Amino acid sequence: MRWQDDPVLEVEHLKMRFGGLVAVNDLSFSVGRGDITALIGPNGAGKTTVFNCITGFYRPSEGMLSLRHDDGTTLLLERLPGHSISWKAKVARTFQNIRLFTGMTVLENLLVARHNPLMLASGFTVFGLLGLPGFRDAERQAVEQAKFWLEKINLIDRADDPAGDLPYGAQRRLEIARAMCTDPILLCLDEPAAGLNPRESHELNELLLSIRQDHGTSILLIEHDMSVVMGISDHVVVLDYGTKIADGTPEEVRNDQSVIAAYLGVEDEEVEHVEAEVGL
Ligand SMILES: Nc1ncnc2c1ncn2[C@@H]1O[C@H](COP(=O)(O)OP(=O)(O)OP(=O)(O)O)[C@@H](O)[C@H]1O
Repeated sequence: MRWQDDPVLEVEHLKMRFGGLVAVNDLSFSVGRGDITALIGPNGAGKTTVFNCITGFYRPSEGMLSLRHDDGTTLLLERLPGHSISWKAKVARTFQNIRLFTGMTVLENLLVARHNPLMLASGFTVFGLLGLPGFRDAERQAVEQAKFWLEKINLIDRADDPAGDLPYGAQRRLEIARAMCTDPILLCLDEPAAGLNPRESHELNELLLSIRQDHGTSILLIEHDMSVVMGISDHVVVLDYGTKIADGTPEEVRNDQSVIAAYLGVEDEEVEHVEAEVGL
C-alpha cells in the first residue's frame, strides 16, 4: 500500500473548529505518492474543510499536515502562509464551483498559472519583463506547457476563445489543466465530476488516470460520483461527521457496512438502489 509505504501527504490528528462546531475531528490519513485517493462522505461530513486546511485556506485548530517531496524534503503545510502552498509546497487545487477567468481566453487562463515563475524570471523588474533573455525563455516555456495541456484536454482549437464560452465539461477540464500548469506534486480536486454527463465523466476519468500515469502527480479528490470514485481510485477515505469511518481500497470500502449505513445515509428503502449504484 503506497499510502502506508510512501505517503506524499500525511494528515495527523487534524481538527478544525468553527466556534462551537467541530467540522473535522482528530482525522488521520495518508495519501500515497502517485495514487489517486478519494475523500468521500455525506454532505457536511467535513471534506471541503479538510481540503481548505491542506491548501492553506484555513489554518487548522490542531494537527499536522506533512507534505513530502521526492527529494525527501518535508513541509508542514499548517505552518506555511497560504500563498506558499501552491508555489513552494507544490499543492494545487480546483474548487467545487468553477473559478476560471471567464473573460480571459482559454490560453490566458493557463498562462496565469505560470505567474510565479514568470515573475521570478523577470527579476521582479519592468526591465526584466521587457528584455531579460531568462524572461523570454520562461514565457516561451509557459506557452509550450499551456499548448501541451490544451492538446491533452482537447481544447487546442478553442485556445483564443473566452473561457466563459466553453461548455461546462470543458471548463472543468480547463481548471484541471490550469492546476497542472503549476507543476504540482499533489493535485486536490473538489468534486471534479459534479454536473458532468456520463460521457464527460468518462473523459474526466481518462484525464485523471493519464495525469497519474504520465506525470506521476498524486491526486486527492472529493467526489460524490461513485463511478469516478470506484472506477479510478487506489485508495478511499470515508468521513462522517468530521471523523474517519473507513480507509482502504475501493473494494474494502464499498463492502464496509458502516460506510453503507453512514456514508450513504439513506432510508432503508433506498439502500438497494444505492448499492446498485456503487456496484454491490
Ligand atoms: N467557514 C465555516 N464556518 C462555519 N462552519 C463551516 C465553515 N465551513 C464549513 N463549515 C461547517 O463545517 C461542516 C463541514 O462542512 P464541509 O463543507 O467541509 O462538508 P463537506 O463534506 O465538504 O460537504 P459537501 O459534500 O456538502 O460539500 C458543515 O457543518 C459546515 O456547515
